Amino acid sequence: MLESSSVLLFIVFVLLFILLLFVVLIRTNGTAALIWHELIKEKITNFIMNQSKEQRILNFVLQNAVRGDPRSVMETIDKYCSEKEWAMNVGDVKGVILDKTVEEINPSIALELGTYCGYSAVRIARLLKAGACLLTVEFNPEFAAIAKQMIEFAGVQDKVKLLQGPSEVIIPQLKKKYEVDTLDFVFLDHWKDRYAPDTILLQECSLLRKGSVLLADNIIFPGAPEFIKYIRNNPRFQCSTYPSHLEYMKVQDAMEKAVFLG
Ligand SMILES: C[S@@+](CC[C@H](N)C(=O)[O-])C[C@H]1O[C@@H](n2cnc3c(N)ncnc32)[C@H](O)[C@@H]1O
Repeated sequence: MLESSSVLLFIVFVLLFILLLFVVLIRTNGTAALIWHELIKEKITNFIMNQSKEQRILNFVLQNAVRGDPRSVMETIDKYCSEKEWAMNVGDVKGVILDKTVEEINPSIALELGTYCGYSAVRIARLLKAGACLLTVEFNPEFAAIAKQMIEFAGVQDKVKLLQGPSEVIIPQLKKKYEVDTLDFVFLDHWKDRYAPDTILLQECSLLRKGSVLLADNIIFPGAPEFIKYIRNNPRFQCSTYPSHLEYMKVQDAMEKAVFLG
């Protein structure tokens, strides 16, 4: 009897230890955290609620943020994603690096690759001067529809043009179809394997001018090694790195700023 209760106690102890290890792992290891949040927790919640995470984020904003107040929209998204469900917005910490870069450049025309729910589009648009414009590119129609509502709710729709489609298709159309001469600022935040080819495409399409600034998110996690190798070894770009951490997590990350020298 004593022996079987000791075995049971041992099993409970081992299970608790495994659970503790799992919790520590998903808080400190980016890959483990993404597997848990994006592949397990999110799919189960979607199934139970019959609704996507992005729709839940939008609903939370519609119910809790102040219409027409971009800061309130950003803070409400940050609250949801830090307390309830992780999501791939640039977030409040790296968002400050983004803000400072936009304020420093004071762009007339900016491009964002990767809109998702519109968090960073709202963040950038609220800082734009009168008459300035942000073009933001998203290829997922569901995310684009959510972002459109988010941008309108934040009241920045006059400064944002949402272009739905893949970056590799949209970039070559920017001059003729969207009347862009050159871009003052580009925020790269789409799939990481597109950072390098799209940077090359921007140059091939003559969309960069001397002084155009690129800011790339997630250069450590998930990482964009091909882009980093390309940009840091290119005499046409002057690079600087801003260490930070992954949105809403204690996982190391950084942003790369690259000034086009012409
Ligand atoms: C990290 S999220 C963007 C987050 C957003 N910038 C923010 O901070 O709120 C990346 C988004 O890029 C989109 N995406 C990925 N590759 C793309 C491509 N080649 N063209 C257009 N959109 C793309 C994905 O669908 C996803 O919504």
